[in-house]
Amino acid sequence: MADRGPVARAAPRPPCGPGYATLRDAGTYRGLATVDREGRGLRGLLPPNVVEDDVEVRRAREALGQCDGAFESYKQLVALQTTDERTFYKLLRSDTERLLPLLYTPTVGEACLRFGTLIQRPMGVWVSSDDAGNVRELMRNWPRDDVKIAVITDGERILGLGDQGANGMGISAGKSMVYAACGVPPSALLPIQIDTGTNNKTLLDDPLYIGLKRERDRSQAYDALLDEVVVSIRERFGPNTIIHWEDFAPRNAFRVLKKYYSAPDVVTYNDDIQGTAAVTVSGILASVRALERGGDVTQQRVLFFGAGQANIGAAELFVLALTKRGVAEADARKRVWLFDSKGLVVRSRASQLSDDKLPFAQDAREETDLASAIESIKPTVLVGAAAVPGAFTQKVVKSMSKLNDQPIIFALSNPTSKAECTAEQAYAWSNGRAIFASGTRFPPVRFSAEKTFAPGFANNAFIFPPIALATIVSGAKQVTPDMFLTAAEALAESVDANLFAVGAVYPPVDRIASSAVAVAARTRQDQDHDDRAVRARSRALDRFSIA
Ligand SMILES: O=C([O-])CC(=O)C(=O)O
Ligand SMILES: [Mg+2]
Repeated sequence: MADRGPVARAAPRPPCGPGYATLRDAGTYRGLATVDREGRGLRGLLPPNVVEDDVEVRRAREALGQCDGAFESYKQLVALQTTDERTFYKLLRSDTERLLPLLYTPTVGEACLRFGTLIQRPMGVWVSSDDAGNVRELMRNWPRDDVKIAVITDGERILGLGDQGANGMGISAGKSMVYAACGVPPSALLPIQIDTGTNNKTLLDDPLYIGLKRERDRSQAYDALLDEVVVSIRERFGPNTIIHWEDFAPRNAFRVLKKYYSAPDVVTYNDDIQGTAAVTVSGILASVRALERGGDVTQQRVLFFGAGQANIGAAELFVLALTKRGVAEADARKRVWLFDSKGLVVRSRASQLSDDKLPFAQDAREETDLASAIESIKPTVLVGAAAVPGAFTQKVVKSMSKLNDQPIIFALSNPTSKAECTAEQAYAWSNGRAIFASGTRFPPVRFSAEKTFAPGFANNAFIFPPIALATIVSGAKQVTPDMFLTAAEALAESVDANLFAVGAVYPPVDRIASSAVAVAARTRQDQDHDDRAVRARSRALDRFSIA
């Protein structure tokens, strides 16, 4: 018989080496920056060049540059996050201004709308109604032990886009990325999506929908599931783990916040009620400082268009800001007006008003037209958070401009498609006099040959990261309204004349991380009066510095 040579003789097949699995783990993968390949069984699994981390970041930046449009960029970035976490976060921290709008508002809104075609590797934990009784086990499945912040949504009010069901994971993941951009270690973050169904008919009919195909559970079982989630998080990651509630519908948002805020030792806040409130109040404080003729915070009259969680939170926090400045609470409340879907919130409507609106019901006649309400109230500040695009019409902006040299106008609804007016409209209709900011950033507006505006980013992204840092470092057991007010004041004071000159009342986005650390330091000092405790814990702040 003919000799069949070496191929036939190499009969016993050696087992596969151990290295491959480590390359599939986003937490350990280092791309071409991987060293010690020999010892780890990685030879041949990567191209031969060994490069510095920076080269990997450059490679990722190039790849991003090849994407066509924001949504493609989002997909590319999430793919990077789920394959090579280190490069992803280095890129995010080095290029925050460019990446934030791709990973966060406005693009994250589109991502949530199209999540069915998107989901790749785990971005967090999904807890569905069908998991009731077993949530502890789900938490055990999360691979990291050092979680400090759980970002939880039930997907019922995603930005201004309404019920997105289980697709809301995009927002929990996006908020987590903002924390990480501000220096929180990625392993300290756990995005959670609670899925008790959706009332979004389009999703229910979509064969690619990723969540439970049933109507939202409005029974006690919903509350019980939330309880189980909170208990399981605290058990698995420790009782100080921050519970961050995000994008719940108002019917649950206020209730859930109140319930856990008053539970002993649960460290919790609602970003839409308290974070947006603080960023709004900060914007008002900074705008008053920016007024060319000078201004007094206690003399402002604020009209909130929309009486959902953001504006009610802001109204309450503004009242607190005024009382801190010596105004009696009853007088402070008279300076704050709400306008909801039925018009001005006034006493004659009291029997139909929710508990959250009632304290703001004014002694005035009913009014259903926004421009007419402005004529009668004469506000100095107009804040929109109603997700009614175009609600700030030319007439509205002109009315504000007739009453004020520099009307303060914030269009907070997200994403850009939901803003009450655009930056360009605010400047055009006020003849360049408005102090304007928006929840999703608008690009700079060239108003005239001499004047280009770069309006501010009135987004809670300037608040929740420092609040979390301050809470962790001070070991606070409760995140109080005072902490949010301190954060708002510190943020407002950080805005300087150079920014005012271009119409900005917030720091630029490329300063979001340094701003978070500075605001956290102020908030922490105010919070913790025990010096020894501060010193003992302040070393922990180092852990949150940017790598
Ligand atoms: O996510 C954002 O950009 C701000 C926010 O919380 C919201 O609009 O619900
Ligand atoms: Mg939100």
